[in-house]
Amino acid sequence: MFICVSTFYKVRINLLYKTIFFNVCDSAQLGDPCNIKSTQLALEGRGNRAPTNQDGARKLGTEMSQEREGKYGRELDVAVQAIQLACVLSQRVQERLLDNEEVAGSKNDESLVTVADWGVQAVVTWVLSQAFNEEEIPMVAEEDTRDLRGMEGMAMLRKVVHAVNECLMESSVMGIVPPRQPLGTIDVLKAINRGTTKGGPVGRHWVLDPIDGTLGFVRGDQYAIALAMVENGEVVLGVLGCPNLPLRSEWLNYHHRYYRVASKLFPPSPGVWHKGCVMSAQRAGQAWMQPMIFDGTTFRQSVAPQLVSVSGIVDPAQARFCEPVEKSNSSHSFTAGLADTLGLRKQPLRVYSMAKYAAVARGDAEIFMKFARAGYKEKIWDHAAGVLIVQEAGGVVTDAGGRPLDFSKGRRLEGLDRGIIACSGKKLHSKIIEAVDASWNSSTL
Ligand SMILES: Nc1ncnc2c1ncn2[C@@H]1O[C@H](COP(=O)(O)O)[C@@H](OP(=O)(O)O)[C@H]1O
Ligand SMILES: [Mg+2]
Repeated sequence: MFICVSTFYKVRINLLYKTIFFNVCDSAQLGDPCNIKSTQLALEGRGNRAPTNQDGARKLGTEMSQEREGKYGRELDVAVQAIQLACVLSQRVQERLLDNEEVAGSKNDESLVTVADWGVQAVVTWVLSQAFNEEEIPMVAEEDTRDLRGMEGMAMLRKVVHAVNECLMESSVMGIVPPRQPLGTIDVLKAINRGTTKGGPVGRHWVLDPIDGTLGFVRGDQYAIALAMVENGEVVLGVLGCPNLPLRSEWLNYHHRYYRVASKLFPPSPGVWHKGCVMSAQRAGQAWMQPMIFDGTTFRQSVAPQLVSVSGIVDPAQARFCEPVEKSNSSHSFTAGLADTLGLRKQPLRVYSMAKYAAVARGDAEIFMKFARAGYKEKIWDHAAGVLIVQEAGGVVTDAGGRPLDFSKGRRLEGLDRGIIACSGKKLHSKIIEAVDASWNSSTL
């Protein structure tokens, strides 16, 4: 009893300390919290207003879409717009879930699902179809409409259609022309169903995880919206929307709930970019980061994306590794053994979703490792965008045998050797591969 009470107070005091710390940091110059090359971080005096007219709103999107060059520049622009818009939907749904105005459902396979999983898939597919004038955008995506059928699915479907239309009506803020009239139920179902493409080694297709880390999403923690384009089996473009990713990496140690409490108690100065980003990259290009246009309550003006790069740390004692929160998704005991062998002294950062790839790409952590149980087949939408962003930020991503991940085999990452290792540099990476080889046979995996 005494232990429980004292632990409770310790947590409270810790939280209070963090809260004060957060407030002090935020009211100060933001500096360079995450290895961003350009330093235009604070957005004070730059909007923070709800758009009042469509012309003004369109201008925001136009500025945003003038940034990219390169072979996939146009596709990247559209993909970033689609993700910015999808993040409006997801942030609203997450707030409703946390305020108990909405509840998560479960799919036939008993995995969690929310209005946002289907809603984001519909919104992103709709935006891509409009931009590229293609009725049938080839899309490999996580969701389908099976669980929206029949009487059981009807209530959820109604909510999805509502969320999609609510979101699309605001699309002009992102420079996207909204639909002339609200989408009907059939339009929404069709948009979601486009995600059933098989993928494979030939031609172009998009790859989407509408809400990656659904468990984190439902718990009010980290999640990501991940969109990639695969051309002839290679990922050539990737965009990751991470609405809750704090700009200060030390906050990744805590559940986002604390961050929400802290920022409610001591709201950061208006317009200051303190959390949420969209990261993007194209092959043979660079990796970029920009703030969310919608920060959960207000829209702000878009700013030019900034280059990001991986950390330069090579000493394992200084390096930080991240891994899934759920030990059922990746063996914590195996990575703890590896950390010991490698001399990684820092506590692992346990983060939901592909936000872990974002953390490595922008230098918050040096390593991301995932070792799923034997027999689990990784899906391409859980990795495509994140892998490219880490690579273009200067990092290395392979399976545990040191081979590149193969996105050419359809919806799953076939032939994956043991696990996935994303790393800021080759030296750390090869040390990890050696350590995996040395300890694999004695592991229970
Ligand atoms: N048993 C398992 N082993 C490994 N990964 C799993 C898993 N079950 C689900 N996943 C994947 O892990 C993702 C979450 O990653 P993380 O654990 O890093 O937050 C899930 O994405 P979704 O939430 O999109 O379904 C899902 O694809
Ligand atoms: Mg996922």
